[in-house]
Amino acid sequence: MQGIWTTERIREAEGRAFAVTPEGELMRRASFGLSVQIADFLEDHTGSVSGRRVVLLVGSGDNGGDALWAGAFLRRRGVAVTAILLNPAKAHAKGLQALKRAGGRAVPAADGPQWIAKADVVVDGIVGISASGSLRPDAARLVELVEAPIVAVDLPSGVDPDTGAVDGPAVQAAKTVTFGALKPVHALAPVHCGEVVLVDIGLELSDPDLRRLDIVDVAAAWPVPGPDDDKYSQGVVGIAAGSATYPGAAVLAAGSAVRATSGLVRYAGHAADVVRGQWPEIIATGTVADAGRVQAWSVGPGIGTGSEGRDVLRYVLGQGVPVCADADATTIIAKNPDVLDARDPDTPLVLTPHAGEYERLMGHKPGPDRVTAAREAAKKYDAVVLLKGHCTVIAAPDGRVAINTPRGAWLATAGSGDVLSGLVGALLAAGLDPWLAAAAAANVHSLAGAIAAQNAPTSASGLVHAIPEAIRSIRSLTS
Ligand SMILES: NC(=O)C1=CN([C@@H]2O[C@H](COP(=O)(O)OP(=O)(O)OC[C@H]3O[C@@H](n4cnc5c(N)ncnc54)[C@H](O)[C@@H]3O)[C@@H](O)[C@H]2O)[C@@H](O)CC1
Ligand SMILES: [K+]
Repeated sequence: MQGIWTTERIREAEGRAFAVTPEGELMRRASFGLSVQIADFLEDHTGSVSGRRVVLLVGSGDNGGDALWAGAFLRRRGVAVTAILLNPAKAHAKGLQALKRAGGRAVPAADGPQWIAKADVVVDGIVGISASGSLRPDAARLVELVEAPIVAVDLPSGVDPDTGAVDGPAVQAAKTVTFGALKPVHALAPVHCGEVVLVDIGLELSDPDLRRLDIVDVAAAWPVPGPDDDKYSQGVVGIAAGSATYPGAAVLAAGSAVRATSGLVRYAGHAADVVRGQWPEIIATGTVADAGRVQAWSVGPGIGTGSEGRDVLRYVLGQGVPVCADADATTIIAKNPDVLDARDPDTPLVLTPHAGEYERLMGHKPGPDRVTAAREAAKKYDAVVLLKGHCTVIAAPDGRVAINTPRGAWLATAGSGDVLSGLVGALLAAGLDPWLAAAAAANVHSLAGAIAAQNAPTSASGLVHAIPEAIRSIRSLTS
């Protein structure tokens, strides 16, 4: 798992590192690594380093200092470097001296446009981890003129470092070079960060605040049958979804569970005939009470929010097995919290709200700080909360948070959530820790979306069919 640390934790670690390293050493490590990455970027995008033109946008703190020092290193490789100083009086003094000594130029913001027009690469050293709010107007005016690709120093300026929120003008980088550790912005604002490269500057950090599953974790977590396994030992998942009028949600959720693992899938609900017709391997019955034993339930898509849906939800919550409650099930919980009385306190629960369902569950919108929002809901409901959005945030009641950074936006299609609920259910039935089950499901879901889409629109059915390919590719990359 990739660890992610809040800016507060980074600052503490930097404080400890400062105390045991010579003055300026951390910035030297950071800016040298940055210069190497900028040179690589120039090479990749223009075919050369020497003779290229780099423009630095320099703010008033150490982020600008990193950019200035990196400019000095790039001068040694024959790059023409011009620093545009947004606040000349506050520019990092030693960095500025170093750049000038190395033959670089520094100009005020008013002279910026002509240099920006000639740049091969623009480096964003406007603001780093001390950022608050979006770009100030003077910086925003210059950034708007940039047509060359941007390499961001530490993070794209204008994006909130701890929440990834953007509420005004912000830098859209092609590459972000960060130092010491990943910060939340790198997982939560992937579109603004572009490619993220981490330069080691020797920070020592303990338990991360957030995590991002990488494919090694997903491959290790995904259930693989052994020689002694049979269809029961790999987990039996029950799907309670769909209705006679809307059987689609049932077909998608149940089909997704079929494709996710080689355990058994039971279906209970009014779409039994349609589900059986689409997936002959599923044992389908009309009611949850007739479904037989399962090791986990996935409940909700298309069950409606009326009394019948409530009864179904109450029944599955009372079975003493893990439950993934999605779609209509979250709305039922929001409107009738007493259904949760049926749940034994030890029964793991996964809730999968989108922003609207979150608002129903919590009485307020998730807001820009989606990590805190998911954590609060996880605490309130003593459940794993998978908050859907461009980046999916998965919070456990014990405080663990995983971020799933998407692979494109094709997943935003009708029925996509039904597929996710089937995946979560199958993994719960296989015995995975509910937080890991939800995070691994989100990961494979987004990969299946990318595979199904291949840069063109896909459908939820396409997603279901791409699940084995997604699992195969994850396993093949790690075995
Ligand atoms: N502290 C360290 O040990 C290291 C810090 N490094 C660099 O230092 C950066 C942090 O530097 P600083 O703490 O000096 O602060 P920043 O450079 O992040 O910000 C400087 C100042 O900009 C102002 N500001 C805040 N939001 C703004 C906005 N939206 N638009 C314009 N100005 C805004 C604030 O007054 C802030 O203090 C890191 O991001 C990293 O790039 C690296 O050199 C590695 C070592
Ligand atoms: K920056």
